[in-house]
Amino acid sequence: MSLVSVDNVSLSLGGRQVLDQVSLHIDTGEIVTIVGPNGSGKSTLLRVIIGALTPQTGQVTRQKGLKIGYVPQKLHIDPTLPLTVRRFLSLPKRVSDAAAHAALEDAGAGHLCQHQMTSLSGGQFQRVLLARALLMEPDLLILDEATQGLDQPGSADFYSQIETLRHKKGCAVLMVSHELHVVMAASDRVICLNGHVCCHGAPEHVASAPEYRALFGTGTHGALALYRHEHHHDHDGCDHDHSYEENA
Ligand SMILES: Nc1ncnc2c1ncn2[C@@H]1O[C@H](COP(=O)(O)OP(=O)(O)OP(=O)(O)O)[C@@H](O)[C@H]1O
Repeated sequence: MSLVSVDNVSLSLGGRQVLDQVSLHIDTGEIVTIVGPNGSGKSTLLRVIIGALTPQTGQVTRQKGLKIGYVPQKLHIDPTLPLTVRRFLSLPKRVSDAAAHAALEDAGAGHLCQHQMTSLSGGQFQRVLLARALLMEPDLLILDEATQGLDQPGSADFYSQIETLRHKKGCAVLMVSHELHVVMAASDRVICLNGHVCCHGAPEHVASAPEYRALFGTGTHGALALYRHEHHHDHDGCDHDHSYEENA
């Protein structure tokens, strides 16, 4: 059974249909990425999956007892409020020092424990949000454009931490991102959303699908191909199809 199944979900907000007959599933341990243009319903779909929004038709089935860790796009913290990372991790529910340290270590932020939240860089802040999500010991980690505002090396580092975590914890990951070439290369499956699911499948399949190219052009496809090409040389014996790279 899947961790989460979304079946024929439709939802209108403010009189506008945002999700149209969307179906998807997320299985144990896989990384699934949702891509799509601005306003295509990606955040709304995540909010339906975590149960913050109820669809008008269709249904969402979560595995019994499923624990979800959610990393939001951003979180506003009052800049005048003195708040250390350690205290932030105990809001709203107190956690032990051992749990807080372990979560920070797993998020690559072990050294930040006594820092002020307001003094963190964008990348450090997102790692602390990731640590907070890990405190849930999630079966499914959901990230909504978690690297917005980070530079490219910062985002690549963040997603490589996510891949490491997926292996260490065995949790599934569902994420939304605009950094198509970085996240797609790290994903097992990609879902291209534009209100409805335009196309889905393995990253290279989606990158060369006409529906995806109509939305994003071929630039990101080229970047993905480049990444895959480098990836191939780093891992001899990998036998994925390179035919699409000829045209990239
Ligand atoms: N509470 C709301 N009331 C009315 N319309 C809303 C509401 N929330 C979202 N929308 C609209 O639904 C559409 C989809 O929004 P959503 O945030 O899900 O898109 P997105 O794909 O995540 O976009 P982005 O890439 O810009 O973050 C947008 O047109 C948005 O204006």
